[in-house]
Amino acid sequence: MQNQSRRVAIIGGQRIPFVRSFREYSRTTNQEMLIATLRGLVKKCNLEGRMLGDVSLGAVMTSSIEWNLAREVVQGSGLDAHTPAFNVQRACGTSLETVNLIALKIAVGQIDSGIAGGSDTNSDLPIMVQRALAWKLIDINNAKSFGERLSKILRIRPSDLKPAYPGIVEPRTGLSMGQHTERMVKEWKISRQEQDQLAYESHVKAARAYQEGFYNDLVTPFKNATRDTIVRGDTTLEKLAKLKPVFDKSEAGTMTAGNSTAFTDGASAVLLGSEEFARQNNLPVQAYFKDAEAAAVDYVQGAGLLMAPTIAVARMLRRHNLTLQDFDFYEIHEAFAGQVLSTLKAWESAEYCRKVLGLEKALGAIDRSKMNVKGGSLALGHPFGATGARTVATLAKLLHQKGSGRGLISICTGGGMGVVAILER
Ligand SMILES: CC(=O)SCCNC(=O)CCNC(=O)[C@H](O)C(C)(C)COP(=O)(O)OP(=O)(O)OC[C@H]1O[C@@H](n2cnc3c(N)ncnc32)[C@H](O)[C@@H]1OP(=O)(O)O
Repeated sequence: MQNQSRRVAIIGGQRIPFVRSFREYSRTTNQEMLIATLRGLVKKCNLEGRMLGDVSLGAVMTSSIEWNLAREVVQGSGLDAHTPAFNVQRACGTSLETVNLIALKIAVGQIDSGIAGGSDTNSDLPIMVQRALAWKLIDINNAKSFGERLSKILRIRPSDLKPAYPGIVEPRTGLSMGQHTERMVKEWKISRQEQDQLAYESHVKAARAYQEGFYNDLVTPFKNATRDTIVRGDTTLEKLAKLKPVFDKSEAGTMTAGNSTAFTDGASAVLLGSEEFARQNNLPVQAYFKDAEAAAVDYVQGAGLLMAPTIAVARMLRRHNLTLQDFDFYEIHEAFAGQVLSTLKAWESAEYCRKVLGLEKALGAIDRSKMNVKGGSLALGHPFGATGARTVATLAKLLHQKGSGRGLISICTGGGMGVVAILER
């Protein structure tokens, strides 16, 4: 951030276990998951009854019934009820954007402290009625007589009763995120083996992180969910190789349930503050928020749907005069193994960097041993609105453990956007 008046401290994160959809949290709402998460964070940081400057939360698949989600969550969180809150939605970049907004408010001195976070549940989708039925119901309600009402009721057709709910499909192309990514992996010539290898490594790293105790600090208020359930310590490349392609079912298809994220339910949040706030409250600073950037691609005209982080990262590096190699950690959201690999290949391509990013040469390769070192979304799961805060919390913890350094976060989103950020210590 340029002209930043003060540094923004990341004090710590909290999340509930991320679980496969339609299982442990199948009767749990976004609001309940977020309340549980914030309660955990509030307790961990001794903030019970305290008023914070602001709270920003969001979910992608949220119901209009939860129109004031963030404020409702704050009221159930144990914070002072005078703490304000607001909702944000930027698809899978939602909670990285909430972190950005809270950080900006702290940086310019509007607030001293705040919580950012998000959640999502595919088990509790906002199921609505078809528009046609909604309009007929309004007409019935406005009918002036019993006869008129009856005639309007009789206009309801069985097809009107089909439920309507959001899907993982881009409305402007009619293709799912997976189908779009199949196009990207074909364009970038990413093999099935490369994708399975990346997925395998994500599970191995996450399982190792569990053994090391890195994820021992999850808050587990729901008795039936005590740990992340998607990570598989027993995955092998042979098992992954046997899975059938799901988005392009022909022989050319390379994307499977093993190298794509599973539908996931979960929530996460991060506490941010000025250095003064951290000091006054005896809260150790894990890392500092340096900057964030968002970009978008015109996927309707043929750009790769999930390639926008390549643009956002290039802009942010230029602003700070950094190279892609100037990082100790890379937290790259693994929506699909093929999308991560397409992004890495694009940064390595002189032609792409010249034509799309306007650079003289390629950004180059990253040291893959520094990428998603505690596992990524393929192994940990991807509750859309929660992934950003999970990556911020993970990276802040890694920088804290290391004692110094810099980390890059890169998240691709539906609608062809990318949200990225730099943390440092
Ligand atoms: C910006 C963004 O983030 S975009 C991303 C947004 N998210 C998405 O688009 C979600 C993408 N994911 C999906 O659509 C679905 O999860 C799918 C289609 C990939 C898979 O769905 P399902 O077939 O229901 O997956 P399911 O979990 O049942 O797995 C299928 C099989 O693969 C197996 N499998 C999955 N992962 C692994 C693994 N790592 N190792 C071994 N086996 C595995 C399962 O055990 C299961 O086997 P079984 O049928 O013998 O029980």
